[in-house]
Amino acid sequence: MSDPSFTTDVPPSLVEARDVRVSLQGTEILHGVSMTASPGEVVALMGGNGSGKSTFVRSIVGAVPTTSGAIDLFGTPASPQARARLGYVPQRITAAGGVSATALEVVTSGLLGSRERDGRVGSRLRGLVPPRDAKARARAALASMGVEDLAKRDVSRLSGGQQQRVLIARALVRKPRLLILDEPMAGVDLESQVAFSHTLGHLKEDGVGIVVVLHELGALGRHIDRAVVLEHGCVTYDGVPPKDLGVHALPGHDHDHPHADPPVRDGSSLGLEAP
Ligand SMILES: Nc1ncnc2c1ncn2[C@@H]1O[C@H](COP(=O)(O)OP(=O)(O)OP(=O)(O)O)[C@@H](O)[C@H]1O
Repeated sequence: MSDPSFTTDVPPSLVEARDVRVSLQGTEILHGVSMTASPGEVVALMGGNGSGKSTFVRSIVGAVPTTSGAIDLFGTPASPQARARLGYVPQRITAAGGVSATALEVVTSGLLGSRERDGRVGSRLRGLVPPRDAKARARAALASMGVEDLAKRDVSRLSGGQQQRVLIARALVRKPRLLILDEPMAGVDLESQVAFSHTLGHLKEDGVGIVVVLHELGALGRHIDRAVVLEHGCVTYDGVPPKDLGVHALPGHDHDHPHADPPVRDGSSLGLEAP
């Protein structure tokens, strides 16, 4: 990677969440969630519908406030500046936000410095000046997702899966050291999943830390180093991805039988070592 900040001064964890609690509209959704991701590590965040995965990643990126606990990014307490340095692809986002924009413009907007929190990017395009090599970098990011040929297409007219690939390219264009993806494979065909799996492998080699919300390991499975399973806002598993993780991730699974690895409730007890 060409960004010098990418390879120097690497902290032990790119993200470390400790005992994070989040309440929404008076209801506690996360009841003390801990998790870490280190450089070059891919952590799958799994669990049934409504278990709190999106809320947790939204707390990391600052889209929802925490009521207690701590989140460190790049070795320091999370701040808007630190959050601006991570790549984030939210779940079910609108690529164009109702404004006409080409895929190339959407990806280029990822270089503009400001970060939106809800994924609507079109309104942020006007009046901001991207770096001189922005187009080349945006094209390279589109190519890494296998959608360079969509560069001049209006994103609002692309399919859901194509929009998703454009938005992942947008998160990649800044070469973030930490990438957070909320169900990036939803609505993406198998060919594109395989293409993204290759990209993920390269990012790993480059030392990028990746937190990815997934319902199934699927095409990304071979790159997943660790799985963190949430149930009802609590971590019920944090360890190597067991083969039968799909069962463990089901809502209502009672965990009365032995796991492939003992479940832990505190990521700090995993013995994950800083590289
Ligand atoms: N803005 C909100 N206000 C109130 N409750 C919310 C809000 N957003 C989410 N919730 C609730 O928080 C819980 C966790 O939701 P979340 O979207 O984090 O789950 P998830 O694990 O990502 O689910 P899925 O797999 O379906 O995407 C759910 O019960 C949901 O109804």
